[in-house]
Amino acid sequence: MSYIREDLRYKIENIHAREIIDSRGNPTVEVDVFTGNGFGRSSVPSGASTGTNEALELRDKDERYRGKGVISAVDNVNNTIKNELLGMDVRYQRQIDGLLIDLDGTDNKMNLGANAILGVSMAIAKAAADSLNIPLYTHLGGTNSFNLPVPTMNVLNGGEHAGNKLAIQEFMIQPKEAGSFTESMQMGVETYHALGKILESKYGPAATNVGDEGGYAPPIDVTSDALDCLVNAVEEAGYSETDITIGLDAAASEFFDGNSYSIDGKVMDSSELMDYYLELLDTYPILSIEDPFHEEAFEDFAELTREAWNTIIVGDDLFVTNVNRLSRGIEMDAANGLLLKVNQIGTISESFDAASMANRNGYNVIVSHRSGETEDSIISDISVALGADMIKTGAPARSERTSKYNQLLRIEENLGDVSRFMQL
Ligand SMILES: C=C(OP(=O)(O)O)C(=O)O
Ligand SMILES: [Mg+2]
Repeated sequence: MSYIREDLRYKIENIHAREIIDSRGNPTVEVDVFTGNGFGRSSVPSGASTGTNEALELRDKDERYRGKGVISAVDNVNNTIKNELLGMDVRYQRQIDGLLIDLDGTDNKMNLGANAILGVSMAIAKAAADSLNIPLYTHLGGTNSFNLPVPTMNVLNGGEHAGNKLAIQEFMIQPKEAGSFTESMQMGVETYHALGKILESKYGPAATNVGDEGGYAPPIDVTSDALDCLVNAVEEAGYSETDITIGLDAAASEFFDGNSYSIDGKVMDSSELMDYYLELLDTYPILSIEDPFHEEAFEDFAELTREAWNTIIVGDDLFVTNVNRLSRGIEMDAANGLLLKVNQIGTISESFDAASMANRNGYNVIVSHRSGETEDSIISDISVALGADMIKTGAPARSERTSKYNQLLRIEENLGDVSRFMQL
């Protein structure tokens, strides 16, 4: 760092973490970073259908720490991390992230907690952008930050995110044939409202109650009934099957019991489930399927990727935004899409490493929220900085979701003529 003159404007003067609540009413970590010339605040999301191999979210009441005198994620920021980082220059994201990784010293960030580390990593990025007086997406992505991702909007919730019997967790619409992100959002909200009317007329007024990510959570039991409603909603809104495609997140680890999968009232082995997906792909305009098999089923993922060659097969619990798992997947041709969740790995730099590896190997990158969210919209800036193909951040309703979509509307406005809407 010696080749740049020390500059008090970028020096970390203080770091402070506190506990706040997330969209499910659970505690989470918020971090403030103060420099001589700026300020950054960021808060950490939390999953429900979490992958076994994700970095560890340190919880005060975590069984693994009982009796070991472990302090909370908030205390770890306010003591250990703060003491180490005071006086550093916020422009050095990668050096700071490296220091946080070393300070923790474990593969899954269990000492300090990935939630403590990520809160700091994200707040550092925001403090740097503020101190430099440039947009966050420009700070993170430089001259290449001008692509707006296609939104993949979870308009109908099942699995762990809803109280209905649908095994598949997320039914998403992807308004991809739009001239801009703004137009794409309009297509998405029109379809979301049309879907609400269809569900209400078919299943009664309670069918428009919503799940964890703001999508409707109707009392539907069978996948094809949910997909029929989505197809009808796209038509009702005045769009075609190529204008708006469908994305699924099966989150299949959640309906796998170690031997077989339970879906639509049937028990299937992996080859039956494979045939089931191929039939769905024949019948519906599905562009992407995330986590179609359980989180260790690399071989089954690879077979589906071969069979469904024009479908985006996305690894979420499979890859957990971890370059080691992603490189294993790349070697096996296990997928062609990476779901990128910053809190699965715990720092901005490591998330960017996963995105670079995915890009170099022709994978689509889909930046994603978690089912438990805060009002923080950093993933929107990250999606533009990475030139991500899609952003997945729930329904176009409920403020912890719309904060992300609205930030992308602002970014598109800010970029003006040089902005480009991603072509899938
Ligand atoms: C967003 C998701 O859900 P969660 O945050 O519960 O893992 C997902 O599985 O992609
Ligand atoms: Mg998922």
